[in-house]
Amino acid sequence: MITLTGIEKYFFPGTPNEIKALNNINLEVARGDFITLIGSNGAGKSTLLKAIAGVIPVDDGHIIIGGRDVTRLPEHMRAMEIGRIDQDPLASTAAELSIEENLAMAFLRGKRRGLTRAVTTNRVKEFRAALKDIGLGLEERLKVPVGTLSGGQRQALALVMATIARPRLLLLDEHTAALDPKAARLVMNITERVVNRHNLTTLMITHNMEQALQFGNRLIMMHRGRIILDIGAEEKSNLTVADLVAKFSSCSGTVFADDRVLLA
Ligand SMILES: Nc1ncnc2c1ncn2[C@@H]1O[C@H](COP(=O)(O)OP(=O)(O)OP(=O)(O)O)[C@@H](O)[C@H]1O
Repeated sequence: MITLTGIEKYFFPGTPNEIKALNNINLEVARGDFITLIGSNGAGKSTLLKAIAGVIPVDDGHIIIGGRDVTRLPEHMRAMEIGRIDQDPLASTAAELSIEENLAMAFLRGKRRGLTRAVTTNRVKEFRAALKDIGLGLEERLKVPVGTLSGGQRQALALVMATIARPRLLLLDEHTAALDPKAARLVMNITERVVNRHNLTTLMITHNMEQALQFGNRLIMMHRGRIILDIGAEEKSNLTVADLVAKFSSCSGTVFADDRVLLA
């Protein structure tokens, strides 16, 4: 489904401040994989997701999505294939637009049509069904401005928005990190439901090691621009957070350092 070969990304190349954010990343992601991505501070996790989405260009290597080499394609030309959510609920949805307008906007992502034509009766039915599925009652509030929703409700809506056009790939960059623990749990449960229902291939960055172990069928750990650990469902299901921290130390040769990491 996705193949990354030899991905390299530098910031400030050729200067004393040069940073090699991605260092020879090679990764095969199968259709339906739900990968949790953890790592030390500045390991390159966000840069990797941004490179896949085309938000930043890479300096070397190839990115193949669904058999197509998208390495040189700009972000908007990958948008139909990829749903993305970052950690900020304010950024992932448009506050002044209604729930249905936000969904219409998401539905038309990457297509050349006006917003007014987007909210047709059939689409509204589809939006209602997708919202009903996440169980927050938002399907009864289609005309409500999104700015009046809570952070958790906005991230749940962002999930529906990111998946309404059935992307090949879902990229989640700490999408529950800005929420209180209860809302974070709710949004994670909704995430799992949406991913399973549509069999979405998913990459999710998290600072919560429990979350990284609990969700998905594969776990990847990064350190200094490299993938240092890649474990499958069976091994993952037998690991504890302490095991994971110990594995990090043995693979990286350093103590796990992440000032935001949640060990439990
Ligand atoms: N736009 C940018 N300009 C310059 N340097 C950047 C930029 N984005 C990231 N970096 C640097 O690249 C490295 C990787 O950053 P990245 O944000 O991908 O790490 P991360 O694993 O997501 O980190 P964290 O978990 O701390 O958010 C870091 O050293 C960071 O400072």
